[in-house]
Amino acid sequence: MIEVSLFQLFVIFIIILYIINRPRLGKNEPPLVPYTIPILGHTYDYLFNTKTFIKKCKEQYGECFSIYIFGDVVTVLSRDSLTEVFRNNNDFDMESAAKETLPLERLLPYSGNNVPFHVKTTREQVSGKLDINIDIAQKYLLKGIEKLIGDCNEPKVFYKTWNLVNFLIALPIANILVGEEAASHEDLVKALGDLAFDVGPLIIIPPILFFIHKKLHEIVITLPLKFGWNPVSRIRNIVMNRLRPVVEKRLKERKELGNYYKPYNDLWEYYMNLPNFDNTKPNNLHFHVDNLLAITFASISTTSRAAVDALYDLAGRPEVLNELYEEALIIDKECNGSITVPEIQKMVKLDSFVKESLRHGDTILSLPHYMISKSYTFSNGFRIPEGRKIMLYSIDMLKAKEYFGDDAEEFKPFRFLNRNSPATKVDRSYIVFGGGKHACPGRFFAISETKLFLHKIILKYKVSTESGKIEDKVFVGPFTSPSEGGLVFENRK
Ligand code: HEM
Repeated sequence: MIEVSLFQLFVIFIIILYIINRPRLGKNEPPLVPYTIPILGHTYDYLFNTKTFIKKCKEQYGECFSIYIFGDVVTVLSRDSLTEVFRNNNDFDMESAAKETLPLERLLPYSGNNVPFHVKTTREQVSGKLDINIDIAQKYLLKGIEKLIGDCNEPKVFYKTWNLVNFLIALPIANILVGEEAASHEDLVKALGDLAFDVGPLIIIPPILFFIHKKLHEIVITLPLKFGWNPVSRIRNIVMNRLRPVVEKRLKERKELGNYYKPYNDLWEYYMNLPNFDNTKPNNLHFHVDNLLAITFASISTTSRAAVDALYDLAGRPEVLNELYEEALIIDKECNGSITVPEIQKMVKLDSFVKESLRHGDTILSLPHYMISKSYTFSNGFRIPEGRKIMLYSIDMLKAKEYFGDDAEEFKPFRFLNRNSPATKVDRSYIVFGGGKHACPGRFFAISETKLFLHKIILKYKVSTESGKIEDKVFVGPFTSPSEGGLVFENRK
């Protein structure tokens, strides 16, 4: 009888894996960057040397090339071919690629992730009601800043400032989403603010199991859910507890006041008006709360990231801070400290600064999509087959000399001043909000809140980096995270 050792079994397994996963390229495909280690391919360089590796690939192979990572061929697109992804949304699908690493519909099982619904509510209720929402944002940003940063007669140093800024940004958003009564509870605001931080780490877990099978990673990261552990459960419970009495109160008011009922101005009121809102039905409240959590996920950490990056960018550049302080003072005087949408539009230097800060977000590869048509041929002649994953070489586009000039690599705070190029304007090169039909519908609110936040901070404090230098972002594979260095706040007066 032949005995087979564990080692032999392992070797057989590796050989099978090699044969199954061996990249097979069709005709006219973008070039596959050669690699030396079978199975592993470019995975190591992709994880630990992303910036230099991808840059070199582009220099050698052009704007459209493929790499072999986690047992799969992934096509990296830049410049013109990148733009084609936004223009051809019937051929490229982001949702299917995003849920491989962040299965939101499993984390929010009561509602799934109904993107068209969130796009509509963001357009109509968040960005579409900017006047009302900016009023709310102003009130709660001031409260939050007073409470969390407060009096800095003696300079105060904050570390890992993203957490602080995230709570400050979450406070107005919570008020806009669930109204003042529910958002007066700190545990609810904190829970909404925590959501992306609690589930976000799933995105950066390297999908090692992709080497064996694509589905395996999703099965393993969602395994705890099957045993009842869901990072969202804690958050959902807090939100449900705070919203239940609000629902009862509003339903009672509606009954008693009839036509005299004055609707609240929050997204929850909108949900309560939907024909499918019926809190007497089992899990109906869960359904609407999961919808609320989906929009929370899209809105808070993204906006706080923009705000904290801009704050670090500002703190490292005292001369820019002074110039923005002058602009802020003039606007503040004109409106007596009560900012409305027209004043936010007048903050043109700040707008350019925020846009430049977003341009320097430095994410290397972003927005993975699957190509879902039979095949797709780019204008440059390269063809990719159905099921091919693509990634956008975003840092390359955002630092392209063709679009941003010879000094594209530099941080020029007032680069966009007098150029009719506000921070919300999506075009072929400024892709921080994506592009085409799916471009972020929340950007009008996000930019306004970020500007308002910075405006209030600039008026109140001198902010500097503890190191006295411009702080660099932290690279995590193809992603970045804000610096964790100390930020010093000191009262202006
Ligand atoms: C600075 C803050 C933000 C950034 C950088 C950002 C970025 C993005 C990006 C890159 C996309 C994908 C676009 C594409 O597929 O082409 C997106 C989509 C989306 N964002 Fe934002 N976002 C921000 C704030 C917000 C806010 C505040 C909301 C809601 C209140 C929001 C709601 C959405 C929704 C609903 C989508 C899905 C759009 C679709 O698939 O059609 N975002 N965002």
